Amino acid sequence: MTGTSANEPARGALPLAGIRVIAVEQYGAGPFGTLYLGDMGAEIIKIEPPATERSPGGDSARQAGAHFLGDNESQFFQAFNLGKKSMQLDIKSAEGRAIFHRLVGTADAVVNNLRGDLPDKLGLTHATLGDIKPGIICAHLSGYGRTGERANWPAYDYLLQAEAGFMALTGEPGQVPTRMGLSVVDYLTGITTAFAMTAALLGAARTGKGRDIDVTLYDVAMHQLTYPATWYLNAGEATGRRPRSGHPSAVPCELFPTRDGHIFIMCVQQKFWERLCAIIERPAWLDDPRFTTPRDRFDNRDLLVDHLDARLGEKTTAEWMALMQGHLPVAPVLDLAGALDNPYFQQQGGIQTIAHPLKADFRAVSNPIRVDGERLAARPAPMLGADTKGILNELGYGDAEIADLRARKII
Ligand SMILES: CC(C)(COP(=O)(O)OP(=O)(O)OC[C@H]1O[C@@H](n2cnc3c(N)ncnc32)[C@H](O)[C@@H]1OP(=O)(O)O)[C@@H](O)C(=O)NCCC(=O)NCCSC(=O)C(=O)O
Repeated sequence: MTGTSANEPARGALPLAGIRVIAVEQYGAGPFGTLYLGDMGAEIIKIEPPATERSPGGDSARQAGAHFLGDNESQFFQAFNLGKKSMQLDIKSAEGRAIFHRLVGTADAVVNNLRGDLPDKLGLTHATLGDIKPGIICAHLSGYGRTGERANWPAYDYLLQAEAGFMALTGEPGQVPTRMGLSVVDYLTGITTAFAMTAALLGAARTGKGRDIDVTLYDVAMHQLTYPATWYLNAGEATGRRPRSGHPSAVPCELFPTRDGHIFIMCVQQKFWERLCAIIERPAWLDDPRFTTPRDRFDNRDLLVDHLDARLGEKTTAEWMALMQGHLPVAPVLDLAGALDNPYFQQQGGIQTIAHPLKADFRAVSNPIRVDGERLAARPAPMLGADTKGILNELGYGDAEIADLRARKII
C-alpha cells in the first residue's frame, strides 16, 4: 500500500489555486469533472438541496451503490467528490437564490449538470449570473443540451453508449450489443467540461470576458467515434466488432487464451511480429508465405490465430508475461482485484490512504495527473452541508440568521 506522497505539491502552489467553482451537481458526470478542477487546486463548493419530507437532501449519489460509510454516506459519492466542500442551499427559493447570487459574486465559475431546461429556469446561465459578475464562467453539462426537442430528456451514460454506437462496437460479433463496463461517457463528459472551463478561465484571466459553455453527453459520446466516424463519413465503411476484441486492421492484435487466463498481444508493427515468433519459439512462421507481411497475416487471421492459440495455451499468463513484457506490446487481462492489487500500480502511488471522518484509513485512487513530478493529494469527500455555516459566515451572515435559515429549510 502506498500512502500519500510526502512531497506532494502544497495546495496553494497548484495551478488552479485561488479559483472558486460553484457546482450544482449530482451523480457521476458533473462531479467527475469538478473532481479534476479540485485536484488541480480549485476550491469546489457543491450546492446541495436541503432535506425535505420526501428526501434526505444532498446529491442523490450520497444514497447510491452498495457500500456505505457510517449510516448514510455512499462510497459511490466518495469516488466522485473527494476534496470538495458542501453547502446546503435551496436555490429554488427566492431567499436561497439571493444567497446563491452573493456566493456567485465571490466565484470564478458556476457549473451544473441538471436536466437541460433547468439551468434557464433556475437562473444558472450567464444571461442571469453575468449581471452579478460579468467575468463569470457558466458551464452546463446535460444529456442533450438546453434547447431543442430533447432538452428535457433525462440522460445517463448507458443510454448514450447505446445510441452513439459504443454498444454495437463492443463485444463479440454476432452476440448481444455490449456496454463497456464503466460509465465512460459520463467521465469523458465531465473531463471535457472541466477542460472547457479551464480554457474559459484562462481566457477570462486575460480579457475579463465571461462565457456560457454547453457540453452534452450526446455530443461527447459521438465525438469519441473518431476514426471509425471518419471512415464511415469518407469511405462508407461502418466498422463492426472484431473477434476477441481484435484490432480492425492488424493481426495478431487480440485476446489469446493462456493456460489459466487471457493475454492481449498487439503486433501492429513487423518488428513485434518477428519478436513474437522468436519468444514463442516459432521462427519458421517468419518464412511461412501465409504470415510474411501484415497483409498476409490479416488475410489468414483465422489460421494464424489457431496456431497461436495452440502455442499460447501451453503456458500461464504469468509465464508468458515474464517472457514477453518489455519486448512486445502485451498485457495480462486482469479482473478488478488484479488491477487494483497490481504491485506496479501501488508502486506508482496509484492508491492513497486518507484520513476520513467515517473511516480512518479510507483508500482512494489517485488523480492520474502529476504536477512537477508529484501525485496530487486526495482528500475526503465532504459530509452533507459540512461547509454551509463557514461559507455563510464568509458572506456576512451571522449565527442567528443561519439558525433561522436552517429552521426554514433554506439551508
Ligand atoms: C441525471 C438526471 C436524469 C436526473 O434527473 P432528476 O433526478 O430529475 O434531476 P434534475 O436534474 O431534473 O433535478 C432534480 C431536481 O432537483 C432540483 N435541485 C437540484 N439542486 C437543487 C438545489 N440546490 N436546490 C433546490 N433544488 C435543487 C432541480 O431543480 C430538480 O427539481 P424538479 O425539477 O422540481 O424535480 C438529470 O439530472 C440529467 O439528465 N442531467 C444531465 C445529464 C447527467 O448529468 N446525467 C447523469 C450522468 S451520471 C450517470 O449516468 C451515473 O452516475 O450513472
